[in-house]
Amino acid sequence: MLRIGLLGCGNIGHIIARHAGRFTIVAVFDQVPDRAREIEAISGATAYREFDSFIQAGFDIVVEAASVSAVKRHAPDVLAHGKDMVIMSVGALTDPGFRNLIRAKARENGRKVYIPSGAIFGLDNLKIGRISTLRKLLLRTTKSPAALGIEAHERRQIFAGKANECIKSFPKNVNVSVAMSLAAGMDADVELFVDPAVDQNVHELFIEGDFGETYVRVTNMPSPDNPATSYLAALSVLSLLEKMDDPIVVGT
Ligand SMILES: NC(=O)C1=CN([C@@H]2O[C@H](COP(=O)(O)OP(=O)(O)OC[C@H]3O[C@@H](n4cnc5c(N)ncnc54)[C@H](O)[C@@H]3O)[C@@H](O)[C@H]2O)C=CC1
Ligand SMILES: O=C([O-])CC(=O)C(=O)O
Repeated sequence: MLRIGLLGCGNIGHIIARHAGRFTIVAVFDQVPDRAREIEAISGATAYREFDSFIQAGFDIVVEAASVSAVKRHAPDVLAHGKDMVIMSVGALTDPGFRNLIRAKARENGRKVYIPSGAIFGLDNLKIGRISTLRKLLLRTTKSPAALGIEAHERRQIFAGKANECIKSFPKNVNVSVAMSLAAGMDADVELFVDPAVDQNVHELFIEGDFGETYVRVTNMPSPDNPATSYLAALSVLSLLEKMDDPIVVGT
């Protein structure tokens, strides 16, 4: 059975812990020790107060559900300790220098870094962008004021530009745009809207290229404990963990 170390014990961490059974959570770490202890109580994992002790525990893969800064700080060490890694805070990988470091560390240690589809559909075939021309790659995201942590009395656009810029201002809200960019091999355009009339997280993907064109609209239920994070994002980690044990791989 797959043995997991959980880095980040907030909303997604708790959902993962509630689904343990097909995998085992061996160790947990959070910068807020009480959160790690909550998951220790649910799952029987050991909660560590220091990252350096956590990373030495006996598990195969770190599941990161913490923050962009946590990935920047800890991902190289995770790989150097011979563990695979699932990264939810994909925004950390916008910097090509850091991305190359992670790729080199993973190769050096024979490890893999997995980026789940997260809160969107359609990431699988977006990878054709690396072998065939895409002329349009746009994410239009609409979230509530609570999800974005800003006040708004009417719908308004709060960002228009490239994914690698947007993630700097909204590191908890547009990791999906960076996942799209990494899949397609080109920086996605992002339009971000705040709308007091919505209480769901809406992601619309507009893609055009030599293959033809597509439009995907995902109307996401927010997670119970964090309105910025769609429930689908947590489900997508669970499905990734599940398929790791299956020799038949579905989807590109
Ligand atoms: N790729 C995707 O599609 C999506 C990615 N996300 C990202 O996933 C991550 C987790 O999401 P949630 O569980 O909803 O967030 P959350 O805020 O509920 O939980 C994050 C937990 O990580 C801990 N943490 C943060 N930085 C840390 C550090 N440096 N070291 C140790 N612990 C640290 C926090 O104390 C907190 O307990 C966030 O970065 C979020 O933006 C969320 C939704 C979709
Ligand atoms: O969960 C979502 O809707 C998307 C999200 O927060 C992110 O990509 O960072």
